[in-house]
Amino acid sequence: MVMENSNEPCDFVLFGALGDLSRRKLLPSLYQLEKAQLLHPETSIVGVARQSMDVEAFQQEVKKNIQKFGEADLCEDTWSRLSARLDYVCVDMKDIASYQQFDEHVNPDRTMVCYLATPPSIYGDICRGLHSSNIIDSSVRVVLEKPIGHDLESSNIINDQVAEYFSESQIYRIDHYLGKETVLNLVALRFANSIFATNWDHNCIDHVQISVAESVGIEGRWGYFDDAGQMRDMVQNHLLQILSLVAMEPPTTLDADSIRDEKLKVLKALRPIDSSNFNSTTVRGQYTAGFVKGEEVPGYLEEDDANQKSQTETFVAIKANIDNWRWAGVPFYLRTGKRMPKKVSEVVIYFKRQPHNLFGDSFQSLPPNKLVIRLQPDEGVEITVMNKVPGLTSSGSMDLQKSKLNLSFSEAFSAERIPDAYEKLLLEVMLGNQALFVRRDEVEQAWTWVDSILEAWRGSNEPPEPYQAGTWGPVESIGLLARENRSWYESKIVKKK
Ligand SMILES: NC(=O)C1=CN([C@@H]2O[C@H](COP(=O)(O)OP(=O)(O)OC[C@H]3O[C@@H](n4cnc5c(N)ncnc54)[C@H](OP(=O)(O)O)[C@@H]3O)[C@@H](O)[C@H]2O)C=CC1
Ligand SMILES: O=C1O[C@H](COP(=O)(O)O)[C@@H](O)[C@H](O)[C@H]1O
Repeated sequence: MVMENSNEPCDFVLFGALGDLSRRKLLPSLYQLEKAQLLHPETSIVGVARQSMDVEAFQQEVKKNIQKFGEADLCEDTWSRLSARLDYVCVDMKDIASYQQFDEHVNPDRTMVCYLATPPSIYGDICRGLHSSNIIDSSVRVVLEKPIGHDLESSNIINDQVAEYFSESQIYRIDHYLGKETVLNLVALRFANSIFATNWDHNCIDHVQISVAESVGIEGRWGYFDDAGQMRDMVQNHLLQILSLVAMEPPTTLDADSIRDEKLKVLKALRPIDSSNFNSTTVRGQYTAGFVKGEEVPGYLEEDDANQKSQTETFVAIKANIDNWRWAGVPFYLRTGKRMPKKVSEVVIYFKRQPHNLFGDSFQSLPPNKLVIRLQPDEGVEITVMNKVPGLTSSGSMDLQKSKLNLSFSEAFSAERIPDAYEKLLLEVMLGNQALFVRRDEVEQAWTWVDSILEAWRGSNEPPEPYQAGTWGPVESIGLLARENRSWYESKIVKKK
């Protein structure tokens, strides 16, 4: 968040440059950075993959993918500047000998950023290969994609492999939710506004809901997803990062370690969920065939390449407790799933009810104020408040009505295009700012908490609860809140005119 380093030229080396993430997200983001003139004029972009092709063919491949996944109508000027930066090296990343070729493609006098958009299982091979060709010095930065490992043990193995060659200050672990403007805004909202800063604890807040609903299924990624499940794919990283930002104490400054220290404390304070309490605190589900946005979609077990016996969860709901002073007695309900009715991510803060109702019959009990932070889409912030309905009544009573104070980012900041999370994160790596990247101890703590739940699920031998695609998950998820007289916030996305 603090830009300490100025933008300097670098060699941005993209390992796995022809993979899904590179094609859909990273290359279109580099294009947007070029368009906004945020890349240093001398920065080069070196694609690395095992397919043999020359630079011209790589340029065509990049162009095609930017048009398909980024901007169909390419700006020719931007493209000609971006394509002039592109270079390509064909490497079998497991073959140490092939790393010698890098000499010709990178400049040892400049910062090198190695973005590993590959399966984490080969991060160690890549680091070893780079080391063997004497490329690594203290100025080299390495970017690791998530999820790192499958559990704490495997994540430690991968982190140890990388740590053999890179110090923690050189490692940038991506959680792309930390690059989303609205997630960043959580910090601004909490610490730049006294009305929230002073009301952000168990005295004023009843409970918190964090929902990340996706309408997509697994998008042809059965091999990866079935091994991971929604818990490893979304909760271990994105949801726990959002929860940490919502719950952390004020950091001393906005520098990387101040923020990460505070997030880590939250993760450490999460009450463990294990075989003794998982039944009352977690729900897992798996989608069956149904309709999403009016279209018929297959069930999880009918997806291409599916293993009919899979018990992998595509939906998770959790009641989490943070055992510290600030959050004593305030549950954090987390919910995320594939094939839900719409894509919507929200944090909803439910404030405590008023202790006494002065206003008689117009409301049996006054509804609580809610702060709804819309992370995506229709990014914005909304507060529900009670207002007097203007006008006279024969009895002289005061009629109340629930109203909303709504700040929509697209209306309030209409000139600004909201950048994709990867644009922000790529820029931050180039600037050498680690604040929006996850430190190793955070990853370990998140795995510790998640592993214990996964172990409890495994031990129970129960299959996930079915839910029809296009619904908000299994009914048990409603029960998780209903038994405490609460209910999930029903998001209403306002259609843009
Ligand atoms: N795709 C997504 O939406 C997301 C992905 N991620 C993470 O990003 C990373 C990449 O994922 P994704 O792009 O989906 O994966 P892909 O399998 O689509 O891409 C991986 C790339 O690495 C290359 N590769 C693998 N092994 C070797 C090797 N030995 N030598 C040379 N190249 C190799 C592949 O080449 P080849 O094509 O020849 O096999 C491919 O280009 C993963 O860590 C994933 O967890 C994180 C969030 C979202
Ligand atoms: O990391 C991942 O995130 C996406 C959801 O990201 P979003 O920015 O579209 O909200 C998810 O679909 C994918 O399975 C997961 O690996």
